[in-house]
Amino acid sequence: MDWTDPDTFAQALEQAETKEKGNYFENFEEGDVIEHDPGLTLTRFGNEQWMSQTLNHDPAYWRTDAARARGFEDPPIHPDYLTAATLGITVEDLSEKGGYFLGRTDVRFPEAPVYAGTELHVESEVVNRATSSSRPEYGIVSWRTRGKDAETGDVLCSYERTNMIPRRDPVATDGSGAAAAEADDGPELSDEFITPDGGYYEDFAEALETAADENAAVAYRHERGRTQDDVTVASLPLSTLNTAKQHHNVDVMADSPSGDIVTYGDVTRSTALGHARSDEETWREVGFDDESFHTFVAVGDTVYAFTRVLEAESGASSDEAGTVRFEHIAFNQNDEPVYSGTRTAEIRKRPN
Ligand SMILES: CC(C)(COP(=O)(O)OP(=O)(O)OC[C@H]1O[C@@H](n2cnc3c(N)ncnc32)[C@H](O)[C@@H]1OP(=O)(O)O)[C@@H](O)C(=O)NCCC(=O)NCCSC(=O)C[C@H](O)C(=O)O
Repeated sequence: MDWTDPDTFAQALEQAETKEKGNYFENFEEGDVIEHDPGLTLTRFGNEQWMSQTLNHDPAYWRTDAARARGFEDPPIHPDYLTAATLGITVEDLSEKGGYFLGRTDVRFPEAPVYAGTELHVESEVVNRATSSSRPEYGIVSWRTRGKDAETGDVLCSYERTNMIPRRDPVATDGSGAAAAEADDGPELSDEFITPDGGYYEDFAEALETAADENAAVAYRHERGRTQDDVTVASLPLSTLNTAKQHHNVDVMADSPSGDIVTYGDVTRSTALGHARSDEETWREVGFDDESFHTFVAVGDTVYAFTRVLEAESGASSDEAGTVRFEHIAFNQNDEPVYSGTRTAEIRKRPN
């Protein structure tokens, strides 16, 4: 019998069992620790590919003289690429089954830079699992993940991430989650928005002082946008070993709510942060909190960024910088927020 005859093969496909990938909600128990099998050597090529496609052009990550002026030995691995690679490695075990990357918090990096050639090993612990009150076919799982230097065991990047994960057995729901969300209108916007004059620490601190006097907010938008294409949607996540079908399987995604492959959350976020960093003198990334992904970004969508400055404090790990806390909102061509999160970064002080 010719198994490639179309009718025979259609019957064979129907009879065959699929060897499934990924884990359902029911496979996760609080306290489980998962050592992820994939590992990744952080290379200068991988770093530059990520940084160039997301418009992150801080010279210290590209040029040796600029790196040395920042106190690095060589251009280091950028924290965005490190974060994306740490998460990418976990997808096969944690989220390949599908579902939505909802958010992440407590993203932290040590002070010491990470250099090309470092091999990354990643582990995750299940820290929470809950039923979704609005979506019976999903549960909500949070993991604490640590990306480590395979040689020294030093933690290079850690965070807590939350995803919706498909249930093997959907449960009944009362829909109370959706109802609760409607109740909160939140505070009103300030009448006046102030834009910092420049990108140094003092520009942010001065703008905040002016805003406090005038009951205004320090908030502004960035001009650049990045339309999503095959490289950002499919290639970048695959370069971090991210096996989520959302980013590279058009066939499966045609039947999903988005109807198409969607951008990896870390690409959306890094692109918006690239726009924001192009208008500041970044010294060092300290951490990120309260990150949320609000809606899908797909091929053809354009990612823009909006920034609100929340706090400024003159102390930092170097006398040459102060510390600023921002809220960044990525939005699309229809002005819909697609990502938001707070970021703490050291920003260079104005040279005398
Ligand atoms: C995912 C959405 C379709 C949800 O929309 P909607 O139903 O309107 O949202 P709710 O706000 O009601 O949230 C649903 C439930 O999820 C809980 N939730 C939401 N955010 C968080 C959070 N940050 N932490 C914890 N829990 C959260 C709510 O409390 C609700 O719970 P319940 O009421 O009990 O049901 C929509 O938000 C959406 O489309 N978001 C975009 C998702 C996205 O595009 N993510 C990035 C791309 S996918 C990706 O990168 C995958 C990645 O590779 C990976 O593998 O992780």
